[in-house]
Amino acid sequence: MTRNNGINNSILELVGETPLIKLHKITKKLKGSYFAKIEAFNPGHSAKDRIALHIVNTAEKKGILKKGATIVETTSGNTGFSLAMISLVKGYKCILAVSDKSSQDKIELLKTMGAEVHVCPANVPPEDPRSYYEVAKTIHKKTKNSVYINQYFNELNIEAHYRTTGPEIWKQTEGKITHLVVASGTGGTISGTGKYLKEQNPNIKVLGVDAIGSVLKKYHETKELDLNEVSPYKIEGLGKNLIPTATDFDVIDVYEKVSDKDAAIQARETLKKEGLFCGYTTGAVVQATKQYAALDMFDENSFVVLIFPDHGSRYLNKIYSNSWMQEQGFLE
Ligand SMILES: Cc1ncc(COP(=O)(O)O)c(C=O)c1O
Repeated sequence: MTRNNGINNSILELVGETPLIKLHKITKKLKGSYFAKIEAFNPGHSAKDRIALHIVNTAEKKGILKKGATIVETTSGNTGFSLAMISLVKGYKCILAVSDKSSQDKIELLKTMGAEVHVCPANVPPEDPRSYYEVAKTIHKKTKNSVYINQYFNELNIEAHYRTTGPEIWKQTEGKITHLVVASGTGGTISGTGKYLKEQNPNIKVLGVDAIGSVLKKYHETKELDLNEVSPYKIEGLGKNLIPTATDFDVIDVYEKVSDKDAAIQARETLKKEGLFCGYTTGAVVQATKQYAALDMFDENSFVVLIFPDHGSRYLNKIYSNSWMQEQGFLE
């Protein structure tokens, strides 16, 4: 999408074309240069605008989404916000199955955006009828004229980033990028962006970020789903307890896992040191970058792009609340 500096026809024309900003203080001690792709500049304040718009537009083109239709999705919040926004503009009904790990602010926000929200337990297996996957499937089956976005298993999720985020970064860095660091949830961002960039220059390293308590890193290394890896964690939108087909593991060179505490502290540090007010997974990406640097992944010539997935306003009662941080034992 090319940004129009004159009059835009709707807010949806402002999806994508997010800025790349040089990091100074937070990465000062690391070898190389570091740049953040700020996805909070999307109108829905996260990278999920890109996939939501691409999937809805494609469904319209294919004639699957008809007038008065209902959009159904499972979401940790951000995709829900994007879909709710798009539904308001385009006149669809939006029903969302949300994990109870999502912050109360996010849930209230979705309701304010006109969505019908079903809150489901996070710590049950995906095949459990109470899981948000199963709840969404059931709603889709029961609702006539409905479309299930299915971001974890929809190849259009990868395609959206392949067509937008990847080319944007290539252009913004004038092809100088050597490493890409990306949080992996559905895997759409890392797979689509990484695939595009590696097609331009196969030497670019795609570095994944996973959560302690998620199965992705182990699966990438062994090609086996090890449920012993699964444990509860706080970071929303990072890692998984299943293997999403929206992740192309071949594009990813390596994963690092980060802890809830380190990610929370780094998000707060990124705000303090760079003035960038971003979400919990941004802290995870910064923390993972530091872990990769400690593993000697970078040198003086490294040109590292970090994707910062969403805005900090959604985490005021979590990582940006001193009392929440204290309750978690994250503040010394
Ligand atoms: C805040 C946040 N960060 C990162 C991600 C991961 O992006 P992806 O699903 O493209 O892997 C998500 C996805 O749910 C998210 O909501």
